[in-house]
Amino acid sequence: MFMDTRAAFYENPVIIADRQAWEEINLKDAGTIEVEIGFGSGEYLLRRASEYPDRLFIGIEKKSGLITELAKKVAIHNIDNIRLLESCASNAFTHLFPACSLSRAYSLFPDPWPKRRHIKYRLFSPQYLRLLNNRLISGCEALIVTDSKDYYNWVLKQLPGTGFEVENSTIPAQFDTRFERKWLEQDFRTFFRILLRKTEHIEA
Ligand SMILES: C[S@@+](CC[C@H](N)C(=O)[O-])C[C@H]1O[C@@H](n2cnc3c(N)ncnc32)[C@H](O)[C@@H]1O
Repeated sequence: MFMDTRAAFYENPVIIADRQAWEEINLKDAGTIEVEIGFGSGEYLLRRASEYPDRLFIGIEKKSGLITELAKKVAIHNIDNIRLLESCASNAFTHLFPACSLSRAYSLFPDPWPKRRHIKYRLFSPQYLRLLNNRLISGCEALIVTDSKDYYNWVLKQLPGTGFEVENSTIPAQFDTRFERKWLEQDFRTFFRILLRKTEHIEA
């Protein structure tokens, strides 16, 4: 977390560049907080933030170029309820968010890491799911949407013992993100949705 030290990061009020900027957010008084993990070009985050102006939206992305690109769009659209964090999601969840602080989390088309030797890089391992559970408020939801049936089945297998009730289904395109459009261009029409509802609090 707080990986980029360029002045541009520090000068941009949308970007959470350091611990002080993080603390200024004051999560306790921020009301309803939603987090997008790996927002890419940020289309969904921008839409949700416009739709729900009373909520705070925190976007986590590990590529700094995507952070600066989205920060520009946030300024152009004059949106004041988005903050962006350059971080690996598991570091951010471990070190920044307290237990029971988030109302909703989502990850659209997370990297599926299809090769067997890369499975260790997949998000939504049991350890990460337990952490996500811990940071969500009871009864709140996390949404994962993927184009990869293999990844979908893998995530479903990681769920036992993570404190979530699951609703899974296939869905048509509906998020209009860069990766969804990419798959549509390649004639993918069916995507896989996993909706997790926190039913039991897990210590993590
Ligand atoms: C396949 S892209 C999907 C982007 C976007 N959600 C979309 O639908 O177009 C996955 C994104 O997740 C980001 N990402 C991958 N692993 C991450 C992690 N551990 N923490 C934060 N972001 C991550 C990547 O940099 C990339 O932008």
